[in-house]
Amino acid sequence: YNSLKQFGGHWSAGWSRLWLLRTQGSGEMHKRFAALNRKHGSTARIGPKFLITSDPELFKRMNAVRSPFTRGPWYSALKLHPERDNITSHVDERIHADLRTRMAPGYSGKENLHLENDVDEKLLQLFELISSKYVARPDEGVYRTMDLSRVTSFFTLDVISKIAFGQTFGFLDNDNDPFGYLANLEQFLPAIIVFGVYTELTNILKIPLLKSALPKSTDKRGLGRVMGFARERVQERFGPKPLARRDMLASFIARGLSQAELESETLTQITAGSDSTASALRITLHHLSTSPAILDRLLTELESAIAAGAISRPVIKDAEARTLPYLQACIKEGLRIHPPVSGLMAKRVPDGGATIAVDGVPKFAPGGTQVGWNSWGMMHDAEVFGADCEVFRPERWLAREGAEAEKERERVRRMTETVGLNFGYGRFGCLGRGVATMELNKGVAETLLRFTLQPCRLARPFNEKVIGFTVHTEMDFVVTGRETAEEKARVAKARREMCVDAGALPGSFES
Ligand code: HEM
Repeated sequence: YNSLKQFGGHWSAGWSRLWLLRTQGSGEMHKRFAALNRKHGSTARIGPKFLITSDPELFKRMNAVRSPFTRGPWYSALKLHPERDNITSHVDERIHADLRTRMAPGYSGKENLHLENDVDEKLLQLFELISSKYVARPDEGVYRTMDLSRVTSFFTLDVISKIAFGQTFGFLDNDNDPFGYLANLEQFLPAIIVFGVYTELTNILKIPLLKSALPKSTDKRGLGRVMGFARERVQERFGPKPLARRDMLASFIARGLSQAELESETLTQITAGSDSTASALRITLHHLSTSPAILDRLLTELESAIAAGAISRPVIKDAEARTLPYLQACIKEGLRIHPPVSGLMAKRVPDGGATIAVDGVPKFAPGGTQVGWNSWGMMHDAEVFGADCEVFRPERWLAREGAEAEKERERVRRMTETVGLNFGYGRFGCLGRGVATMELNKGVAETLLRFTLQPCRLARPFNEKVIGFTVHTEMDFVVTGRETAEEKARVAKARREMCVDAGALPGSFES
C-alpha cells in the first residue's frame, strides 16, 4: 500500500487487484481508466505495484530505444501458443529485440512484392461481396442490411493471411467465419485480461490438464484451427519441394526463424493484425457516414483528385492517399476518437525505481512497479487535441495559415505524434503499422466512393465491448450504391418528373 500511496487512484487499488480485474472485464475499461486519470492525474494507481498513464511523454520515455524500463510480467498473458512465446509475449528483452530485428524486414513491405496488390485484390473482393449481397434497392423491393463489423473483420483477416503466407482463410469467399475464429477470440480475450492481472496464474497453464484446454493446431475450430492453418502454410515452405513465394513468411524463413517459431509468430500476426485494423476501419466509416458535412468534404476531395487524374483506379495507391490532406485528417481522427488497442501493454519500472512527473509534480515509483497505458485517455486529452476532443472533427488536423501559422504547425505536429502512439512507440512499436495504414487509406476512400452507408439504429448504432481490442456487434447499415454525378442528375430529373403530391401532414391549421 505504502509504496505507491503518493499516486492517486481507486481507494481499493493499494491492497487488491479486484478493482482492476472488474474494470477490465466491464467492457468499458477505456472509459473507466480515462475517468480515473482525469480525476487522479496523468499517472494513477490501478492495483498494488500497478499504475496507469495517459501521459504521452511518460509513454515515450518508457518505450524509447535506450530506456531502462522493460516489458512487465503483464506481457506473458499474450502467449497464445501452448508451448511457445511470441514476439508480443517475450518478457526477455534480448530475445524480443533479436526476434524483432529478424521479423521487421518481412513487415516493411520491401521484401513482400505482392503486398499492395494483395490488399487491392481483397478490397475489390469485399466490394464485390457488398454489391452482390448487401446493396439495398428499396424502390425495387430489395431490403437488406449489412453488419459492418463482420465484413470489415473478414476483410482484414483475409488480407493478413494473404500477405503473410499467400493464401487466404476464405472469410470473404464464404461471407462467414469458417473456423469460428471471431467467436473464439471473443471468448479468449477475457482470459488474457485475467492472466494480465493475475500473472502468477500463467503458471497453472503448465498443468497438463489445463494445457490441453488451450488452443492447439489440431483443433477443428477457433484459434486452434487458425493455428493449424498457419502450421500447414509453414510446412509447405519446408520439406523436399518447398513452396517459393516472396512474402512475409519467406522473409522470416530467410532470417532464420525456425519452423516452431514461425507457427507461433504467424498466429500472433493474425491476432495482432486483424482486429485492430478492422476496428479502426469500421469506426472511421461509421463516423464519416454519420457526419454529412464531413463526408461531403471528403468526397469532394476524392472526386476532384480522380478528375485531376491524381488517383489510380480501381483502387487508390497508398502513396496517392498519403497526399490527400482531408483523407489523412479523417483517418487520424478515426484512430483518435476510438483507439483500436486498449490493452495495458504494461512496462516495468527498472530496479532502483523512477521519478514520474504527474501533471508536473514529481512522484517516486519503486522498481518492479508496472505502468500500464491508457490509450483512450491519451487520445482524448483536451490539452493536446482541444476542448472539443470528444467530438469527431477532422478539421482539427488542418493547420491554419496566417499570423499564427508557426504555432498552428506545432499544434498539429504534437497531435500527429500523439495519435501515432496508438501504434506503440520505439522498441515496442507496432511492426504492422505500414500494412494497417495502407488498409485504412484504401479502405476508407474506396468504400465511401462506392457506397452510401446509413446506420440502421442511430440511437444505438452498435454494441461494443472494449477488452484490449474492441468487439463490435450488430453494426447494421443500409448500404446503397453511390450515385456518380451523372446518375445524380438523372435521378433528380426523374424525381422532378414524378411530381407525386402525397399531401401535408393531417391536423395542420390548413386542414
Ligand atoms: C490500426 C491498426 C493497428 C494498431 C492500432 C496496432 C497497435 C499496436 C500496438 C499498440 C502494439 C504494441 C505496442 C507495445 O507493446 O507497447 C502493436 C504491436 C504489434 N503489432 Fe500492431 N497494430 C495495428 C495493426 C497491426 C497489423 C496490421 C499488424 C500485422 C500486419 C500488426 C502487427 C504487430 C506486431 C507483430 C506487434 C508486436 C511488435 C513487438 O512486439 O515488437 N499490427 N501494435
